[in-house]
Amino acid sequence: MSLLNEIMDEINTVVGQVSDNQLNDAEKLITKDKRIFILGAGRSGLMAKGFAMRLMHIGYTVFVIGETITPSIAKGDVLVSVSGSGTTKSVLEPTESARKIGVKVIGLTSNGTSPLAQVSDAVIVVPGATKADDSVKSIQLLSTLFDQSVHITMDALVLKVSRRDNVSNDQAKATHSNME
Ligand SMILES: O=C([C@H](O)CO)[C@H](O)[C@H](O)COP(=O)(O)O
Repeated sequence: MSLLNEIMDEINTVVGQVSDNQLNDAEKLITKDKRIFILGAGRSGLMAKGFAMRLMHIGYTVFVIGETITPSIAKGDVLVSVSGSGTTKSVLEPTESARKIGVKVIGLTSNGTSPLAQVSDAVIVVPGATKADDSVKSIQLLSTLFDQSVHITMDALVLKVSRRDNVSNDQAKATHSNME
């Protein structure tokens, strides 16, 4: 088997274990009357930014935590936190603070019993190998399998939201940056 096929098999196995019910519960929290904030560190943060961009394309008010133009979060907002380990301090601590002030939290993590999973109103478990847990086997480095699988999972989530909201590909295209 080629290396690429081995990687595709790994991704298929992980994404195949993501629960439709968990995706549906997360989808319910993402509505146009809410501001959506996005949080993640390192590569998890990069995957999360891809999700933020697509939410913008389908008409959401979305902010990435850590960007200079991101305002303060408030009660009634939604926070999407992405952490494979579910323990990264720079993700977990702001998520806990946000939850305390009445922000609804969607957590994406590899570990369904992690602190991030426990603090989330809706958790999506994406059980890919991470740097923190070698019980899930992967030929790839560190959290690569989680990163790839969470990217696909968030693409599925945005597709569900766009279908529910009746946003077409052409509408999304019209919102894409015209400054590239
Ligand atoms: O960048 C990362 C590292 O390269 C592991 O693959 C992680 O995404 C970063 O360290 C954040 O970790 P998690 O919060 O556990 O996703």
